[in-house]
Amino acid sequence: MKAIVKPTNRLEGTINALSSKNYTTRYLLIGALAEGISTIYYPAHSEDSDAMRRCIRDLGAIVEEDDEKMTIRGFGTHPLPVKELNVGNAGAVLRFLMSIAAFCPDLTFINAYPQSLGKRPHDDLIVALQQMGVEIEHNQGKLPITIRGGRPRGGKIQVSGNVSSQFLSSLLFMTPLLEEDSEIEVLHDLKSKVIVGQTLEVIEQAGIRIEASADLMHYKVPGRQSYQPQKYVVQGDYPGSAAILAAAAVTNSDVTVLRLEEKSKQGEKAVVDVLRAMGVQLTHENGVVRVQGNQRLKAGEFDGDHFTDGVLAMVAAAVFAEGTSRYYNVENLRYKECDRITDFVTELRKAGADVEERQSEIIIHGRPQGVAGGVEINAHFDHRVIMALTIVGLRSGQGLVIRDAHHVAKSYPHYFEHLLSLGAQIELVEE
Ligand SMILES: O=C(O)C1=C[C@@H](OP(=O)(O)O)[C@@H](O)[C@H](O)C1
Ligand SMILES: C=C(OP(=O)(O)O)C(=O)O
Repeated sequence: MKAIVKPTNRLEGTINALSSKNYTTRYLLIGALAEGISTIYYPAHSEDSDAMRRCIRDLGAIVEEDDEKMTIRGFGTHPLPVKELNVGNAGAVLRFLMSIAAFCPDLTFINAYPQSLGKRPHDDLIVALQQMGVEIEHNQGKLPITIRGGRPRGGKIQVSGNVSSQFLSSLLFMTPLLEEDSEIEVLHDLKSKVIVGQTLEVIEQAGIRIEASADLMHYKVPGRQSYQPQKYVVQGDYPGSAAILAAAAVTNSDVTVLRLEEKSKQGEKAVVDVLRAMGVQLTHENGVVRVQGNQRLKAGEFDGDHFTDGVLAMVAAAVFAEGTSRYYNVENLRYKECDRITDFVTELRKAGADVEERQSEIIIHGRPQGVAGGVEINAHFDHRVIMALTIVGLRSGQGLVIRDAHHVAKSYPHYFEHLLSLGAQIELVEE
């Protein structure tokens, strides 16, 4: 599908935030790891959350659903000895399940997206699992990956946090189930640290005890624990909503997004403060964000690691700000669905933006007068690139054509529908 995004002066209306992808994948996983029936209210429906649902079903969980909820009868520490799993293009699903695969005799994660997930590195988790006695065959740290587990050992485990927090989260989900107690030490830096808070939150909701150091670099994990089946309610998704809020910020608008809890542990809730710092008129009360955009934005400098999945949407807004903006500490954007620095900057430049890249930074010289547009954009298989370039297209002279825009469904299948309901001029054409 291609999205033809046309210049749009005004956005107006109210939408319900989509349900959080990251909470949904976590609740599905811990539901599968519990013996008994867990219930998840308002789960996300996206390619990534569907991938987790499909994989836990393949591994033996019984999942039923209606309009409002899913119930899961888990398999505990006894997944079926399946031979193959397809995680689609979902990094978190792959990484979380690589540790669970250590309970299976011989499981291969296939390479279904060679041009996206197939290029992403998983070495740090592979090395950690090998320390636990798990045998792993891999393609230089990339898919396909075969895990020959059986009885993984706890004890002292070291994992690098330099590339992704998902490796640590994966070990935190799995180690409480081991016979031995474990001590996990994070080596180097821990990127996307805030998201580890979501992992610890859901693990605790399922009755598991983990002692974490204040800096989240050391963990004591007692073994022989079991996940309790529980009822979970999925909150609204800040990373996806960040794109709607940014679209409202670059247009003349009066847009309200519901279901965005102020007390959420999602790091991307920081986008509300980023937009405020950029001079956008907005309020955030009782789970409701209201943006009244007037197209005027100020540049700013932000540590993007605190809101990793919201950075691209904020950069898109900064394209129209007065002055030069800088997003720093974002090197790990290079290891996502595409290289979210080089590939993203390339597409922004095509659209007419004045942007520069550094190894771990994106620098934006704002153009309050708008950008030219009138070109075709390559989505690079990346939902967040698609969302961000759509925002830019709304304030371009001649619009933008975004190829392969269906990949938006990785996290936010209703993105275009939501923007259309707010009055965005977008045409969706099957290719
Ligand atoms: O734990 C998670 O669910 C996620 C962690 C983050 O990845 P990194 O830790 O690789 O930055 C984030 O970008 C991703 O969308 C989801
Ligand atoms: C990077 C993302 O997801 P994942 O790492 O799970 O593929 C994302 O949702 O932006």
